[in-house]
Amino acid sequence: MSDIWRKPMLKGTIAVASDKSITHRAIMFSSLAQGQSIISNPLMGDDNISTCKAFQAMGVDVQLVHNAIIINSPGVDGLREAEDVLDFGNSGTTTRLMLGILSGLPLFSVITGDQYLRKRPMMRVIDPLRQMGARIDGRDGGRLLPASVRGGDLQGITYHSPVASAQVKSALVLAGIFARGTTVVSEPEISRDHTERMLPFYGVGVKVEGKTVSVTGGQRFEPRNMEVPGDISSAAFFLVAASVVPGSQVTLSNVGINPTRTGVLDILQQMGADIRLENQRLVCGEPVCDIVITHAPLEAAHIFGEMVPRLIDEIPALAVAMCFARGKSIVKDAKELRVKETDRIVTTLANLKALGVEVEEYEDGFAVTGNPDFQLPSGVTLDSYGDHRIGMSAYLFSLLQRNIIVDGMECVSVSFPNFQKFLAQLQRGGDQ
Ligand SMILES: O=C(O)C1=C[C@@H](OP(=O)(O)O)[C@@H](O)[C@H](O)C1
Ligand SMILES: C=C(OP(=O)(O)O)C(=O)O
Repeated sequence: MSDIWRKPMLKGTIAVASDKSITHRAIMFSSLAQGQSIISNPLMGDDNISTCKAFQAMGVDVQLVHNAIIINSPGVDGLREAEDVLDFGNSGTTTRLMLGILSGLPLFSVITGDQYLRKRPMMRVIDPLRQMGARIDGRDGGRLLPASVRGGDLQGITYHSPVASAQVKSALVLAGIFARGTTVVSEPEISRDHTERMLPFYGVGVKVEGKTVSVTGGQRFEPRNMEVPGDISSAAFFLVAASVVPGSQVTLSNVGINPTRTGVLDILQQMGADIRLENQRLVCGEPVCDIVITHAPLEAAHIFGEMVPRLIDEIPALAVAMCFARGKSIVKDAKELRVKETDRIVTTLANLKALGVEVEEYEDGFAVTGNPDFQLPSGVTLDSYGDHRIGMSAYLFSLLQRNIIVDGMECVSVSFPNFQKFLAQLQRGGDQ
């Protein structure tokens, strides 16, 4: 007998979690400016709290109040050496951007992270920072955390990054603000540009020409009040959920649609998703809108080349959509997935295979053969593998079949503390 059980369609309006990348940068830039800065609607996920704690340890007054972070900083010249090791938890962005900042400050710092972060490659920032004069040491010659930094006395460099990485670009631009001369960073494809957009807002001039960013040393940060939009990376789970659960229509309010981040919208639209952008506006230099998404049949996707950095964190969620799309979807040029919180090629495919989906693994991506009539098996346990984006992606399958359980969902607090609560709310058809 076929299983006709269906969980309820998703209906209603939610404001997804605030943007993690923008919140990190707002905490950092505010802490480097002398005086008071207020960050409204920040993400208070575990990763951002790691960034807050780093500056608290260096003498900045960082207060987390209701839906705001209030920062009173003595400014760059008043920062002091942390008395203990800085623990950046699970956060690659905190680590790489702070490596840039700490390299510029005349302080000694020791940094580490959790079991996942301690496996992630750091040489991509440590090597060019050493070229600028930073004295950085670390496990395995500086390839891995823990690492120590004795900062100050930097010289600007011209550096072409072999990877399209906003974390590499940002680390070097931030170090460049404290260096003599000019620092020029270019990358093979354009990665997210929040650092370049936000620095001028905080009083630091940068020059952007195509894939190259330059900054002149010796500039000062100014305190500012900043409002953080919703995170398109968090919206991605709901875009996919509403597309694949029949009968759904969901509005995601106040989502950031910076063009360096909107690959997920482009690919879903190419797949046939019914997506409408409403009320487009600019908030603190970042484009923002409300997104209305309605269930629609999907076709296979091809993701490769310059598109990849524009949706790198959304690929695990898109892989869920691919399972229900007609035809074979292919992801290429996405080797960076292997060095995230987990190897996201391996962990994404492990969950798909556990459900009986036909997949192929490539060195730099994967293929998924989808089926619009795919009947998920019930009674399957999937795993987050300790990776927030893998956990949230896997959880989407539980919307379509009973008894699909995802182990280790507690890690979603890294980027989306109320993820399951929001999904349950949409299943009840309620607005916030
Ligand atoms: O700069 C940022 O805020 C981020 C950059 C990306 O990493 P890479 O720079 O390693 O591509 C992304 O995956 C991460 O979630 C956040
Ligand atoms: C890769 C991610 O973050 P980070 O690199 O900051 O750990 C992510 O949030 O998907």
